[in-house]
Amino acid sequence: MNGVFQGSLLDVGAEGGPRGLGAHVRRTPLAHGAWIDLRPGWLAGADALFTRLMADVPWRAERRRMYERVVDVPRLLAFYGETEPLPDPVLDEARDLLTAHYRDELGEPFRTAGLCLYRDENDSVAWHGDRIGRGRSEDTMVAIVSLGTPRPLLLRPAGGGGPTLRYDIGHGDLIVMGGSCQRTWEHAVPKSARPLGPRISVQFRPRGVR
Ligand SMILES: O=C(O)CCC(=O)C(=O)O
Ligand SMILES: [Fe+2]
Repeated sequence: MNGVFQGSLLDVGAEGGPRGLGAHVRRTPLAHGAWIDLRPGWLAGADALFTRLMADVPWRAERRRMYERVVDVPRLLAFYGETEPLPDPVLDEARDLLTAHYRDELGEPFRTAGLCLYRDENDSVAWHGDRIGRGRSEDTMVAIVSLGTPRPLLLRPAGGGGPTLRYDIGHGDLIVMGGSCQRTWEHAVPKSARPLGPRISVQFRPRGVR
């Protein structure tokens, strides 16, 4: 693992946990019924949470078949199903606040948490929508909390056409992909040519969305 994330000095000694959502969330409508909500600086105490998750989460390397070959997935993973305890109480708090904020619009709670660890600039996620489950056919939401080194989250309309949008998601920031985003848009976190420290992404999803 290359590099150490330099935490923010302002965060030292901060009470850990999510701040308010409410009026701090900024929505951007995208084409085709998709939207993005942004809440920069959502998590206080993000340095301490980053350190705990690095140490406590049983990060797994995965291999997946790509055409004829089996290749390493270029990031480490952990998945917490709806009956499994989350690895940190701050994540329970974050999930419950997201549910409280979005419940009327989403119609159901956030239930699962997927974690990715991008160890350095060579880790990435290729263009995809979260379409293994209901995201393939239904509007839904995927809420992502980012910790550690900022990385761009890129979005483009599925099937081409239209410019690629770039969101620079930093330490403690929240981004929510909503509406038809998983089926009408694709997202990616590209590799970088510059050396980068580690980033952790926590994705909260409703039941049956993967
Ligand atoms: O790293 C991120 O924030 C995005 C991860 C992602 O798209 C996924 O796990 O489906
Ligand atoms: Fe995704």
